[in-house]
Amino acid sequence: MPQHITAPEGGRKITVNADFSLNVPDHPIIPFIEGDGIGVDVTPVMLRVVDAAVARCYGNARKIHWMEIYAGEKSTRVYGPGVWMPPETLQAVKDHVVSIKGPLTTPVGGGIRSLNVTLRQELDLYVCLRPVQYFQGVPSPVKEPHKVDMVIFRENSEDIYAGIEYEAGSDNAKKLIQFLRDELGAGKIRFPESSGLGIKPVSREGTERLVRKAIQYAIDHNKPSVTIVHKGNIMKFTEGAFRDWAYALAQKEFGAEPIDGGPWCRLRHPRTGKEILVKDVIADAFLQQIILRPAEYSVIATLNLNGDYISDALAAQVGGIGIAPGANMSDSVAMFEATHGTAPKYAGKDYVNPGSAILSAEMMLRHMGWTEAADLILRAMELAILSKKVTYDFARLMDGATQVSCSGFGQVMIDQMEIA
Ligand SMILES: NC(=O)C1=CN([C@@H]2O[C@H](COP(=O)(O)OP(=O)(O)OC[C@H]3O[C@@H](n4cnc5c(N)ncnc54)[C@H](OP(=O)(O)O)[C@@H]3O)[C@@H](O)[C@H]2O)C=CC1
Ligand SMILES: O=C(O)CCC(=O)C(=O)O
Ligand SMILES: [Mg+2]
Repeated sequence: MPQHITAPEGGRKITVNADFSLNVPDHPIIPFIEGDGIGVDVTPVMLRVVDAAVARCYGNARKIHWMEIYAGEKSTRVYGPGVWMPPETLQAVKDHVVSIKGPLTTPVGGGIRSLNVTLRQELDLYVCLRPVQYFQGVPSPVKEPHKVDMVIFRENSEDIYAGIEYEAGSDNAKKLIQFLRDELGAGKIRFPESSGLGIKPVSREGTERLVRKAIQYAIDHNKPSVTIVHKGNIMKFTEGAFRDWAYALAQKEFGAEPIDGGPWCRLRHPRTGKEILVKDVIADAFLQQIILRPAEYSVIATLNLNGDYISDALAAQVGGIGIAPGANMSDSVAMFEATHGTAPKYAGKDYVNPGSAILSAEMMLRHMGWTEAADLILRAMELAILSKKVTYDFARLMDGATQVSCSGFGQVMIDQMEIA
């Protein structure tokens, strides 16, 4: 029996076929988590914009039945102190296949571990998919932001996010340091008495399933290249192995052939015969090259921490994390969420850009096959930005802009749907 989740009347669950395709009823139930901080601002605006787009495209024939589920601070208010992630929330995300969430707070240092990471790990949402595209008219710190057109595939289940960490001075840290020194000959821990330790698991299976999705995406969307981003010169057996396993998979499963003896390789698009280049770049060099020569990069496959950094850095080039959407996906379950966090200083002020949450919902609609509604949202976003009625983040950099609130921007988008 659900404790605090109420299934909306008249809605039906989305289901998954054996080949992982979706059966989407015309009246699907979609769970949403409002989110902490600015979640209270952006999530209601996102719901309103999506409802307006769906109504405009399909009339009464289709409607999303939203079902609120809880995590984070709101969960502790609804379920009681200490209940940050109720089991029925995880179950609902799994059972309903497609869902969307607002940002959740993670304290720095002590306190609870990331609830965002918990959701990804508990549901094995191993792909973090973050497309980065430029909307005409958006203020950008770079000269040619329209050249940024990348899709990040961030490994979402491993790496330093596995949460295997030991606090400096704790018994476990002491034990592990002793083991590393005595059993494994690790003599280079500079200050053993005061070191905290973190462990970074990176597996072949985890790498292969992520890279497989990235290459398949390049094929399905006719992209020219897949770039593996890693720090394998320093972390040889985690990030270096990620690179090697990625190239091996491209050759083994997609027939890629080494260029001039490798490691770069090329595969042929199975239908068009066009070349798709598979290459790699060390992460620090990559961060400067995406600013200097963004047109050289298309699909990016990378590890969890690199992907986190790259997401925000690339978002900045096309206007910031106010319009940076994303999804966390397994083969069957997909949970959509903005790239940004809870931006606590703006919480509850109806101030921030709801664009990331709305564009995450656009990705969700496209994933469901509701392409018309997704297209309408994109068009309304473009028109809203061109009308220069924008939230503070764009207004502060845009000549002649009228600053509107978070809900005000949602309304501008809905108004633009009339003429889109
Ligand atoms: N998936 C998730 O749920 C995520 C959660 N978090 C969590 O969020 C909390 C806060 O993290 P923090 O590092 O401050 O990062 P945030 O992404 O929350 O905010 C950083 C800055 O980004 C800008 N920003 C963020 N959202 C928007 C928006 N919608 N519109 C316009 N500008 C925006 C603001 O810039 P400015 O000050 O210039 O106006 C803000 O101060 C932490 O607890 C963190 O763990 C972080 C990332 C993802
Ligand atoms: O879990 C968090 O609090 C931060 C996550 C994050 O920054 C991200 O997923 O981009
Ligand atoms: Mg991040």
